[in-house]
Amino acid sequence: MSTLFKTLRHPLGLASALVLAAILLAVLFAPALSPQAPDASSLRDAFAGPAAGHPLGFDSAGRDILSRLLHGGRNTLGGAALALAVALALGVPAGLLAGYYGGWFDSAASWTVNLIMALPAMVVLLASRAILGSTVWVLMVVLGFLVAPAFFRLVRGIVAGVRNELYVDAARVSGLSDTRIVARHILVVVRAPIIIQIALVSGIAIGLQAGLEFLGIGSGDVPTWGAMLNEAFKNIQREPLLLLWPGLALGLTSGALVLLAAALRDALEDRPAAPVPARAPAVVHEPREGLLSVRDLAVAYPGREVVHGVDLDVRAGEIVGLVGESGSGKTQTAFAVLGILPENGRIVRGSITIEGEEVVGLPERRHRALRGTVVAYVPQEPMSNLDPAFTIGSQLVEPIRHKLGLSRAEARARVLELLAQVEIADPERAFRSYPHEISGGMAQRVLIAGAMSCDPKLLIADEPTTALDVRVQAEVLGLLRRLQAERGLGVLLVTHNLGVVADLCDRVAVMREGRIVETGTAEQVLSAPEDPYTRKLLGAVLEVS
Ligand SMILES: Nc1ncnc2c1ncn2[C@@H]1O[C@H](COP(=O)(O)OP(=O)(O)OP(=O)(O)O)[C@@H](O)[C@H]1O
Repeated sequence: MSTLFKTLRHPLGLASALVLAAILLAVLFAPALSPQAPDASSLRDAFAGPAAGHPLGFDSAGRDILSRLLHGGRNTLGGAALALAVALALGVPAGLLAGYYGGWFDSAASWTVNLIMALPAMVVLLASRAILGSTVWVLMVVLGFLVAPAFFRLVRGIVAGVRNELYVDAARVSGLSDTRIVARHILVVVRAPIIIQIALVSGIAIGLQAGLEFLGIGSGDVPTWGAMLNEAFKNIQREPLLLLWPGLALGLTSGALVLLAAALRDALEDRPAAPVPARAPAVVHEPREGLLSVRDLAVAYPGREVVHGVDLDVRAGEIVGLVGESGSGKTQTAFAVLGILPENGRIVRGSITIEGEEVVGLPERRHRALRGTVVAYVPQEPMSNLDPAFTIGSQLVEPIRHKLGLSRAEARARVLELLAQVEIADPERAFRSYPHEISGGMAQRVLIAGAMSCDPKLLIADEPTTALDVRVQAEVLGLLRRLQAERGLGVLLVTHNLGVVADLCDRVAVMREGRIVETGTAEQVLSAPEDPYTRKLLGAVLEVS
């Protein structure tokens, strides 16, 4: 289903799109719909109420309000569109270049953008009016220049995030030119956020433009909604109703744009996390017991399947190790269960149930509700999963408040309790610390505390100790085992370390090149491996030790 269709299925999306369409049509056909020219005035009619052919009456100069409203809308919306076009033309290409290439252009562009954002917009607009004249269109070009950083920062941030993704590397290695990579792989990622940003920035541009005109900074000779507000405000004592029409037009347009942006965002986020393509055979999977049950799971990236038909089970209260060498598909399997495959990754076959609920094809909103509350995740690199700009406490408090609806004080108490449970010696101090002030081992404990915060039933830990030194590794594994036993958690432990498996796991699944080659109890698999690949893995460990 296209994003547009999904947006229109959303009641707010449909209502806001209809309101915007009606406003746009009205202002487009202003000359045909207006009873008279917007500037035609007759002092005899000043402040006169509605009359035949003039449904909204007349303003202080005897001009027809409906005509001014329609023509004013043309100028207000046209001005906002011009500001938006300038902002897009400057912000998007600069953001793409800075995010993709980095280097000196990124530094220079980011520096310029910071400078623009530091300038007080009103002062710049006043100065440009004095220098360039008061034409509304010139002011809108300047406004576009001032809002361009919003697009630059958005695009640069997203592009910088994906430029080192493996699929971009793969495209580079396969000889695609930069232009083709940007057009094929990068623009797809930034398209949706840009559309949402356009709706939001349009509202802001309309508001700013109306504000300028209201303050009398615009040209004054062109009808706009802001200029109408200004005129109505001067006569507020005599005829307060004059404020109503331009105020309503502005309120409706800005409100509809914000609601449309929200509906668009919902439509884009609500896409099934991993759609099963229409041509995939409709395999009916039996209802299954157990906390996590994966059947015939296949994950693919454009042109390549990386997980081929994985079966996996985790029951409440057991730790299952998913082992295999680097690149064997362990993380992709875990991501598919969590519903967080990267943008291009898709589940192309199979079924995943968590507590009996099928999650393949589940709308993102529903999947998000499961994450944290039913299934939680402990990632590989503790430090890069903590935001350096916030204290540990605030990073743990916010999700708890959001998910459990606790007050700030209750959430704080819960976080301190969790920090104590993950064996952090001084929880108060850790709560106040920033990530750079704590060690890697403590960061991993913090992430485990975060994962435990909403009492999940299934924990997926992806190489939780890889980034830690041996002593801390043992402590963190001990902690995981203790929490698992105390809470009866099911744990899927992704690892390439057979020592960890021997130490911690009840059962183990061995993965190679996207397939499970052997499963069994940890004891069985480690003492009498059946598959040659498992034997080779085990042999390699024994050789090293
Ligand atoms: N974003 C992506 N685009 C395309 N291919 C990807 C992407 N991410 C992973 N892959 C491919 O999927 C395969 C499985 O990767 P995965 O990360 O699951 O391996 P892994 O077993 O977890 O390895 P590691 O232990 O190194 O994390 C790899 O061949 C990898 O190149």
